Amino acid sequence: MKTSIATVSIAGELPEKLSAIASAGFYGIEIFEQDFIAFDGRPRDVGEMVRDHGLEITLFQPFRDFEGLPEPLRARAFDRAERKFDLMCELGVDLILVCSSVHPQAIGGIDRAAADLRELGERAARRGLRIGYEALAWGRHVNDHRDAWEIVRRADHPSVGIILDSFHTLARQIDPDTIRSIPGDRIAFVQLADAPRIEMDLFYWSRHFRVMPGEGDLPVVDFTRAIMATGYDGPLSLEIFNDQFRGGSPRAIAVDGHRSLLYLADQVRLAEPAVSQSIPPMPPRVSVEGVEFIEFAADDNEAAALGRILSTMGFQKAARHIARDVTLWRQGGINIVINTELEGFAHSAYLTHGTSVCDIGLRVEDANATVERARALGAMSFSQPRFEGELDIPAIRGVGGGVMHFIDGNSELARVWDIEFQPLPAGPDARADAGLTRVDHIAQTMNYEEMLTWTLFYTSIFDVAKAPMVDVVDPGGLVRSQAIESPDRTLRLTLNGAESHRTLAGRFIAESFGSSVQHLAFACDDIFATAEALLKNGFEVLPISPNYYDDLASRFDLPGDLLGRLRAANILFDADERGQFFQLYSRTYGDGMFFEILERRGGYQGYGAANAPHRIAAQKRLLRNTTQTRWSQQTRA
Ligand SMILES: O=C(O)c1ccc(O)c(O)c1
Ligand SMILES: [Mg+2]
Repeated sequence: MKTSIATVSIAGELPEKLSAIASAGFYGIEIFEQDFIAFDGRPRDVGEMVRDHGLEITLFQPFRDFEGLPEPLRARAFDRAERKFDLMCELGVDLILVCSSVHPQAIGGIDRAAADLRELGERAARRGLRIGYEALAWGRHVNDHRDAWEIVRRADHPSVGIILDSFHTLARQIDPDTIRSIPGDRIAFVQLADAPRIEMDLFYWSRHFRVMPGEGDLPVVDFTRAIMATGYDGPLSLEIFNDQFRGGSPRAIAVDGHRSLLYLADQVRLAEPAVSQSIPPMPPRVSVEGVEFIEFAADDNEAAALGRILSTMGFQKAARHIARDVTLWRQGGINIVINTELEGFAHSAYLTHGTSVCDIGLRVEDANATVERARALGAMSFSQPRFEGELDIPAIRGVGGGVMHFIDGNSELARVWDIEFQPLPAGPDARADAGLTRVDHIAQTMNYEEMLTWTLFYTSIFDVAKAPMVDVVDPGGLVRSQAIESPDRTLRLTLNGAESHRTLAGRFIAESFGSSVQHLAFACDDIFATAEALLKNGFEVLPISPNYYDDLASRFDLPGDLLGRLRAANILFDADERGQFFQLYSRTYGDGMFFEILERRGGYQGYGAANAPHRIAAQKRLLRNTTQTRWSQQTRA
């Protein structure tokens, strides 16, 4: 499979774009005329520079407003084309994209357009070049690939083919299966882009909001399946006009792009096995069976403070690692690990981010296959030297440079707690279990620009789906929240994208230098019993404003004394047609991390988004007079 990307998709000057594209593993590039013009090198040198990076130039584009013009505009358009042909010969590219005309004087007429393309094809052929014709969704007379194909068919020239671009077809909701009747050898090139479904002018949507396949809402998989069914075996090329990408990190965007193509191809391979021989196989998307552990990096003081907080939540210090300064805290099915080593990954995470989650352990069906799939999709694997008696637990790097480990039941991995840890007797200061049963969700905070990257990371590697994006209003700005869930919801992640440093989330990113897990939510079966146990354990619950409860009474018809019980225990409430939701919070610690305790009743599957502004306001009230960012300064010894 030949992967390609248009230079417009990536930020930077041409050389910077090329090195990002090359190191992400692409086969080739579509060179955008503007990128070439902006670069002060001769065409021959540009061509050489591209090939020195190990890349092919798969396409030169765009050539606009060509077909169906009256004289003398028509003759001038042909002259213009000849000059582009000169340039292409110097660059070393044989295919040019002609996009359907938006010229106000273009006459229309399918045979006129076909005749123009035939003549252009004839001229191109004389120089060993080829023409690809693409219908822009806003083309004046041609804006549908079915019409573009009819023109190419009537042009009837071996050097003239059609270019199919998923955006133009799917944005207009044209059935991609109409592509299946086009002969594969008449498809000159294929461009791929996705987009979020928003009601918008087609032109504006295309120029500013395209995203990588899988990052948006369009059926790009169906489109690509249809392409493969025709027998087309040329490049699959990303053409992504996106304002955010233009200002983003060239390397990160290139890596995302390559990952999106490989993931797309993998989905096509599975859906159309008969026509996908050129697509290399990889292990299937990983089904996640749950969160096995969460590991914090800390120093001794901070670990003691974190331990105190955990014990007020009902966790027991259960075991100590056989060879490392690592302790295991346990409650219900939740394993929290605190790592205070003075060497290794956790220590460097602590030095960089302060007390923070450095590692997430997931239970999966097959840990080795998980890493194999992640690596096939361009994720970095992770390992560090082991002590005698330690297991080799497969791992990769995840969000914010953190680590993800994978545990499965196929090997000794399932017994890691017995093999690597020695149980501890209950200490004199152990507190009562509070009924926490499992990790409900892990909330990762990141810059808004990184949200697509990590959403694609999770959805391509794991069998998880995106929930609709939610806006969370913080008094300091908006935070976007994207939930990612496995089918049975044993894994729920919420990715929170902050745009302003004045939000609690933005402050967390700034203070912790990009650390990622900002909050952990634990589930219980009886929120009122848990709240009582927490109170007895000395847990400092986040106090919620009385106004919240007055508002709640107006929004929900709450039975009996429920409102009073919620108010007394600082429990927030939400409900939908499927069930009810109860949540309480801790205050924030360190750089702004916190804990949530929740109960889901009935089929409620949300996260209490309506409550988030109240929680944030309450946390900010407590923070107002605090500048301390160490956990140990914020908890009573
Ligand atoms: O927005 C445009 O003008 C434009 C140009 C070339 C393309 O291939 C395309 O899809 C859009
Ligand atoms: Mg295009």
